[in-house]
Amino acid sequence: MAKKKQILKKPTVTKENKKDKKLGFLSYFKSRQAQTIFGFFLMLFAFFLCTAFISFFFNWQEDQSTLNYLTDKSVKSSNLLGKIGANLSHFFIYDGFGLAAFIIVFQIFISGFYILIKQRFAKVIISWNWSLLAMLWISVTLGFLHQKYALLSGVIGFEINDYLQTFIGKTGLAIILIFLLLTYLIVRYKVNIDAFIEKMKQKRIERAERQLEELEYSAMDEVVNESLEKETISKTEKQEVKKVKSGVELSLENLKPTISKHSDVKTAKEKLTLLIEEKPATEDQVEETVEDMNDVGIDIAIAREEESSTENLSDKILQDFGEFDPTLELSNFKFPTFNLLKQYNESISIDPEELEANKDRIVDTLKNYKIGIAEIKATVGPTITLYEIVPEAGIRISKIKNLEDDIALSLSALGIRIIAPIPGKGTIGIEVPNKKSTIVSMHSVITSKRFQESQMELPIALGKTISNETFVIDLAKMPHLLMAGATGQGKSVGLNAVLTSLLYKKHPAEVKFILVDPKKVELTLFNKIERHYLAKLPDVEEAIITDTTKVVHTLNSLCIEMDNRYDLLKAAMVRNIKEYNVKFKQRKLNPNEGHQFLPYIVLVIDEFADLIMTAGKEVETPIARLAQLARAIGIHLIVATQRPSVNVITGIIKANFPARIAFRVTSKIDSRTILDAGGADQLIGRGDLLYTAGNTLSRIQCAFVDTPEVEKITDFIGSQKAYADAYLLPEYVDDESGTSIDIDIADRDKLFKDAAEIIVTAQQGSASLLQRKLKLGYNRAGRLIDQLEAAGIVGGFEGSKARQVLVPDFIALEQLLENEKN
Ligand SMILES: Nc1ncnc2c1ncn2[C@@H]1O[C@H](COP(=O)(O)OP(=O)(O)OP(=O)(O)O)[C@@H](O)[C@H]1O
Repeated sequence: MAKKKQILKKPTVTKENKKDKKLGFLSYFKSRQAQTIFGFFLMLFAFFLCTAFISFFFNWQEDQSTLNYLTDKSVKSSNLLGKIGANLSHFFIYDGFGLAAFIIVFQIFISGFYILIKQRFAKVIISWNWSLLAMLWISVTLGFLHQKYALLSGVIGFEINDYLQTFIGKTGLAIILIFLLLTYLIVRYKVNIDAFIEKMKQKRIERAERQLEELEYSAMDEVVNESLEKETISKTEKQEVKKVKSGVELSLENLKPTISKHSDVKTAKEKLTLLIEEKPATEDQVEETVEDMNDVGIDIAIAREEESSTENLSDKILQDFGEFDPTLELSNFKFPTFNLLKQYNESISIDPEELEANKDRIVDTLKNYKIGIAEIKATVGPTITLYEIVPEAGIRISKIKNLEDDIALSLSALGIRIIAPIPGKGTIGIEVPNKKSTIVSMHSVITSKRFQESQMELPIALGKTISNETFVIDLAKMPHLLMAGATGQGKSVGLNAVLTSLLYKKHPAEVKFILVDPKKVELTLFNKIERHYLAKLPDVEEAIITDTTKVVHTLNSLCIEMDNRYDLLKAAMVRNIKEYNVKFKQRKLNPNEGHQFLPYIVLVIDEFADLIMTAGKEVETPIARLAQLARAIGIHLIVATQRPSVNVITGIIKANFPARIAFRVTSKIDSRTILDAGGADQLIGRGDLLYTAGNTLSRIQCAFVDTPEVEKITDFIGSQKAYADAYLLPEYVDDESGTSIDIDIADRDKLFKDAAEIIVTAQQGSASLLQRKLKLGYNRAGRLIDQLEAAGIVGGFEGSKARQVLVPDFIALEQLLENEKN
């Protein structure tokens, strides 16, 4: 894991180093020392300006005449900071923003301070932006309020004010100014109207509490007063009754005060409950408890809602800086224009005679085999015409299918394909090539609405269908593409069409290509866009790979990249690259933790057979691994081959490449290998292809893009500003090169010396030579070669080439072996 991380980090380090070197002397200005000096300078300059401004307000009238004599020594200025002070103040206050110009002073001071305390540069910029807005508002408002004192608003405030008043009048301007002020406060200081409402409610509750307390006391007072009053009354009554009837004295005495007391408390209680019940109706978060009326005090418990903060760090960054834009570094990048692509005459010419003749022949041929036709319909495409036949009732479809070759013979046309039945239609299709085929230009498919409006991740405009509709597929969904076709049938043009489609739709930040071209000529044009669109291993000169060893390294490096990306996805808790990038754009992933925007990587191998022949398993294993696992993390493979035989397209590769394109191949077997069905052997070539993504076969005429067109496109892109380097893949350390070095002399094979002599004599370091001469198995010969490498007799592994022999002759070999013994 640690090793992986190191590998992941390496490219960034090299990038930065390179940048630093380029910057050269500029790097001093990045140093802390320079920053400190600059910070102090700004703060003192602010002080200078402040003094000049204040002085200007007292002397501006006198100094006005001296402004034009800046260099004249004889003219003196009354400003405390001389003529420079007077001129600067005149510029900022009189010609500029008036009183609001003091904000500039404050801003310069703050900027200096921010630089001193190492605040982020973005923060400085943001505060300048806000201040400029505030300055404009203040100067316009001062201009509005004090039109006579133009000095307060400056020329800018005065003029804007004057201009706006003629349009919207005084009242309109006043409303606008108030609105702008409110907007500024709400956005800048995040004035929250909810908090304000909350405060108001709080105040109301407190007031109610106070009222309640007062009421309680007054109620109690009433009770006490009334009872006292009544007690006095009862006393007098008692005395009166005493005077009249001494017998009932006691009972009267006991009853009266009790009754009066009881009823009084009840009224007081009623009053209280009424108030308390009213409150929750207006304030539902407030919970109140009323204590027993026997206790004098009342306790009101208020449960307030907890304050919550919905703003987390990522939301804040998002608010301050907006969504992350991966295209920002090349924000001026222009996509290739349509006029770089050639236009052809693409109107399909329908020859009614040809159609009629073909129809007649089909009907006659089928009649010969006793197949009756109920209906026949023709659809004319760019290269072929599809005749849809509805056979008469009772005819078995397999019968027609079996007669495919006979029908083709009778129609005497190359490239007849019979589709029996057409999936989902219940008719039988016979595809017959047109005598005159129409070229489908890249221009027509790229400009088509279907392609332009497609929302696919990696859209590819492959060509046109039989019904002349543009055929657009998504590479991201495939997720890998296998392409086969005999030589000269349009494979390279097909690959170029795929690459061109992506160049027209995807920004350099969104997709990177790894191009493997063992033929060395087909993809060289793409070298020009290396720093825009290509990915490569660090420390490799050419991004386009032509050498087998480098292919092996690149594939293994891509596997490391895949593992790294999976780690990133895991850390981000997302399932695929799309979700990851969305999360990254929303600034929910911290770049300091290794997260970065992940571009799609498309690996294109132009001649796969060649690679498999020379490197075999070394290529097959990483390809199979990538094909199995890479879909979720945005690595897609396009593998093209001339020889679609089973030893090239092995079972494991086939199983992981569900999308296949077959150009014309030479045999039915090849067609079966690539498509799991016949048909590719009956195509007519020149870009005529069959595409399958696992279920149905579609016949497409591939879009034609010529080398000069590709050149123009790559020139167009290549001439624009590019990244500092190609997209760097993680470094791959070849395990094999290290193992043999440690082989002990004592553990050497008995035939070591013989082998060394053979190799030195032949000056050719190959295991097969040893196999032949010493009659050894491959494994033992391989071990011997490793031991020879450890002894310094042959050089390192060089892919398909024989190893270099480092010892020139027998004498040197004897010497070397002697030295070893000592
Ligand atoms: N889509 C197309 N429309 C019209 N003509 C085409 C188309 N594709 C290919 N051709 C013609 O076929 C020729 C050979 O095409 P291409 O170079 O792509 O073949 P290839 O299969 O890559 O051959 P090789 O494997 O030898 O490189 C082109 O020069 C062109 O004239």
